Amino acid sequence: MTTIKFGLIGGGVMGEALLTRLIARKIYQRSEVLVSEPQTSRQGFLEDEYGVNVTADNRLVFTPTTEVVFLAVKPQVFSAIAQELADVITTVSKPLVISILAGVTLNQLEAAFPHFPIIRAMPNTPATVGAGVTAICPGAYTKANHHETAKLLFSAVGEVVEVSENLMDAVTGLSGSGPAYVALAIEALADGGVAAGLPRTIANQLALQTVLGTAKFLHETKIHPAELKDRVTSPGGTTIAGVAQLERAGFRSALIEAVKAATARSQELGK
Ligand SMILES: NC(=O)C1=CN([C@@H]2O[C@H](COP(=O)(O)OP(=O)(O)OC[C@H]3O[C@@H](n4cnc5c(N)ncnc54)[C@H](OP(=O)(O)O)[C@@H]3O)[C@@H](O)[C@H]2O)C=CC1
Ligand SMILES: O=C(O)[C@@H]1CCC=N1
Repeated sequence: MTTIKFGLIGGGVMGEALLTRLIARKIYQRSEVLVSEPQTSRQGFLEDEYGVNVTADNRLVFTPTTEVVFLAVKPQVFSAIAQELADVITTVSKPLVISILAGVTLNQLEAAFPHFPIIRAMPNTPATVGAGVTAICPGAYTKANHHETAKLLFSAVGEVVEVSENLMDAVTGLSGSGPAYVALAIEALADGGVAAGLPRTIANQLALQTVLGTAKFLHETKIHPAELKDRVTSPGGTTIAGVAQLERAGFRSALIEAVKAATARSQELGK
């Protein structure tokens, strides 16, 4: 008889990102994981790739031995799932529920899982390669051991910060959605290189390594981004010509507005 300790509801992009690292880090054995996922092809993939148990019945993740139930479905299906689980959760001991659903509030989670320890979290896709950043905030019934468990799990996929719940939508707008903004920037930088005559493969490599290297440099030296910009811009040189064009095009404003728009959308998803 298999002992399930970790239940994952929703084996999509983010569910898989976490799963892969938890198994690689041996935080859970493959046999201790049960993934609930509606698509049979996806179930088959997760079973073959990670050797985990799979089901299409969300209720089955609540076993007497389950320590953590991780919710990684789209926010739009949350209320349907809450209804589906309403009966089963009254009959089991209360595992820690961790939700990464954009916008879904602790109030909504605690209404669906009454008196359960709950952590609302917002990771991001670099979690797949262990370079993510996750913000967490605890619900009303969460004790120190639950908090430690959430930190352990998310530390397996990158850095962890703690914020109060009123900041979770802003986190979603910045770091949750941010990998898409950076990917767009990398693609556009490479396109600029191609427009200036570089072969595509070289342009892609230069763009990617420039962003990676700049982030690493800032991360390691802790210098302010403005200081780095000043170091690159030689008087009367090339960089200030490029920076001036970015300012004319509203580059900074575009990023600020992107974070604000994504934050607002996260707020809407919780309504
Ligand atoms: N992608 C990201 O960068 C981030 C996403 N998030 C949050 O993570 C959550 C998941 O996002 P993401 O991984 O991108 O989405 P995905 O669509 O990749 O994953 C969701 C998975 O849940 C499955 N699913 C759908 N309905 C049900 C159901 N009723 N019961 C169980 N599983 C179901 C989906 O199957 P099917 O495809 O068949 O519908 C899919 O495999 C979202 O709430 C999002 O807000 C948080 C941080 C970052
Ligand atoms: O786009 C979304 O809604 C999810 C939440 C953060 C990143 N992706």
